[in-house]
Formats: sequence, C-alpha cells, structure tokens
Amino acid sequence: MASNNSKCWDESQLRNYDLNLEQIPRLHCDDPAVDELIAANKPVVITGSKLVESARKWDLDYLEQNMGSGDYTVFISQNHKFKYYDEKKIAKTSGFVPPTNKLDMKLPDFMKRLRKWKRGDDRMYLQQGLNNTVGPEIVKDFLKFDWDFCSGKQNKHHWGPLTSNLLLIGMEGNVTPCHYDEQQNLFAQVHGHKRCILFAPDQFECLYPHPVFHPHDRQSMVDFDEPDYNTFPKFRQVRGCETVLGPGEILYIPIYWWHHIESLMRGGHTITVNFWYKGGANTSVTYPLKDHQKVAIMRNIEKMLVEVLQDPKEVSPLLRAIVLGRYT
Ligand SMILES: CC1(C)c2ccccc2-c2ccc(C[C@@H](CC(=O)O)C(=O)C(=O)O)cc21
Ligand SMILES: [Zn+2]
Repeated sequence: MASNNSKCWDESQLRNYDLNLEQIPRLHCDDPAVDELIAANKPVVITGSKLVESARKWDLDYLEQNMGSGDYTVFISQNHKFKYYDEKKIAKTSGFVPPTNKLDMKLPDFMKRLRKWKRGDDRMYLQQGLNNTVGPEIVKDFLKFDWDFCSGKQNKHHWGPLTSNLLLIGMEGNVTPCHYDEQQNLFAQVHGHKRCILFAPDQFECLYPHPVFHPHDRQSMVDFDEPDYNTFPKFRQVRGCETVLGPGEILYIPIYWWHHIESLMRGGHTITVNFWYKGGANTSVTYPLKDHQKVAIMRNIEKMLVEVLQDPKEVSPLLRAIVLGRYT
C-alpha cells in the first residue's frame, strides 16, 4: 500500500490479509485516461470531481437534523463482517443462519446507539436508498450532486439506467466481505476512509462464490480473516488491487468485479453514496468473450441445471460426465 502523503490514516488501520495486491490507479477527473480505464471495464479512483460535493457537509448532527422521521434499514452484526444475503433464497437452503439481522430504525435511535457504542457491542451498518423520505434538506443536497458528471459516464460508456443510490453509514472497522454485483458502480466517498480491495472477474476460480441458488449468491465463500486453504486452495494465488478512498473521491467498481470494502479501524464512522447502473445492453457479442461475460454464462448454466435437475447434488456429477476425459 503506497504511503499516503496526506497522513490522515496509516497502515495500522488496515486489516491484515495475506494478499498479493497492486494499487488501483488514481487519476484526476479531467484526465482522459479515466475514460480509457472505464471503457476497458477496469477500476480507477477518480479525484477532484464535485459529484457529491453538496454532501460534504453531511456530519452526524446535520443528518440527524435533516433525515426526516422515517424508518431506516440498519443491519446488525455480532462481528465486524456484514455479509449480504438474499432473503428470497433462504427457503431453498436448509440450515442457513443469517449472519446479520435487519432492523428498521429511526435515525435518532441509530445515532444514539452509534454515539454510545463500545467494543464488544453489536455493530451497525445503515443502508438506505436515497429517496424523498430522507427529508427536504437532504433531497436538496442530493439534487445538487454533479449529475452531469455521472450521466456523462453513463452515456459515454453505454451503461443502462441508474437503478439506485444507496446512502451508507458504517461504523469504523465494519467490513463488507468480498462479493460482486451485476451493475456498474460509481462509489462516492463522502466522509471517512474506506479500504477497497478489488479482484477481476477472471479470479472467479480463486474466490469460490456460493452456488447461485444460495442466499449468499455472488459472495465469496472464503473467510478473508481465516482462509481455509484446504477447502479453497486456489485462494493462495488470488491477485487483486486496492486503494484507500477518502472524502470526495470516487471509485469506479466495474460490473462483475469482486470487491471487499472496510471502514478503516479507528477511523470514525464512514459515509458513502453509491450510484448503481445496469450494465447496458450487450449489443454485439464479440469474440473473444470478456471474462465477465463468461461469468454471466456460468451463472445461466448453473441456474438452468439446478432448475432442471432439482437436486443441487446432481450438478457436479453431470458436469463432470460432460467434461472429464472429453473436454481437455
Ligand atoms: C453490507 C451492506 C450494508 C448490505 C447488507 C445487506 C444487503 C445489501 C448490503 C449492501 C449493499 C452495498 C453496500 C455498499 C458497498 C460495500 C460497502 O461500502 O461497505 C458495496 O458493496 C457496493 O456499493 O456495491 C453495503 C451493503
Ligand atoms: Zn457491492
């Protein structure tokens, strides 16, 4: 990790993983190389943009005053990890124990619990779609985002429609474990620092995603804190890139790229707004196929096989029968 000259964080605030990581390029928003990397579906940290400048004044007091009286979705975890799960898939998976609880909380309650939190207490992660329930001042700030900037990227790179903006308020040390999303993501950091570790779609074999029908679909089965190298031997060879994102900086997380995101330890609370866009029509399929297209193909095959075989245990013998000794 390159030493940061602004000296507002240090390496001791990063969790210790035994990973081979390069630095994600950091470029000014006016640098044409930004669009070259986005066009190549490669991550880039974009500095100097005013995308969420109007949110820079969002401190906890301001948010408490202005975030209305609505309920907010808050995830509760008994450890530092907030592993996402799809509630709609829980029924299909006997014995699944959700790793986090989801609560609806009034904002003042969230803030109170945040202020009196001490080590050993359950952790919280507020995750709320930005909509008109968040109070008129916040809506005003939201409308003042530099929409020309992100619409410019959306149009130039033929992304689909903006599907959502999530407001995220995390506690220091919170971790969102390694997963991929099927959307393009402009990840705008508003307050505090987040360390982002990314892996390209071609690292699929090293990151062992849960089966697609599992609630943890799209999430890596590997526990980065204690990797089980016997079960996941290829994890030793995984190669990725990382950055520590600060206020005002934007990380482009390309569709299907794996990402592990942590709020720096002892760094105070973090505030992020993300911008998720649909991937855009796969107009012309050109060869050779891109790695993320192969992931999409594997997902479709997996879904179809589970659907038609019914019993997931039959997937492996059937696929082995197809390839072993025949497709070298
Ligand atoms: C962990 C959490 C709160 C969660 C729980 C249950 C369902 C969904 C989610 C969800 C979705 C997005 C994020 C933001 C970000 C990770 C980060 O910044 O921590 C990220 O992955 C992205 O922007 O793509 C975080 C979460
Ligand atoms: Zn994500």
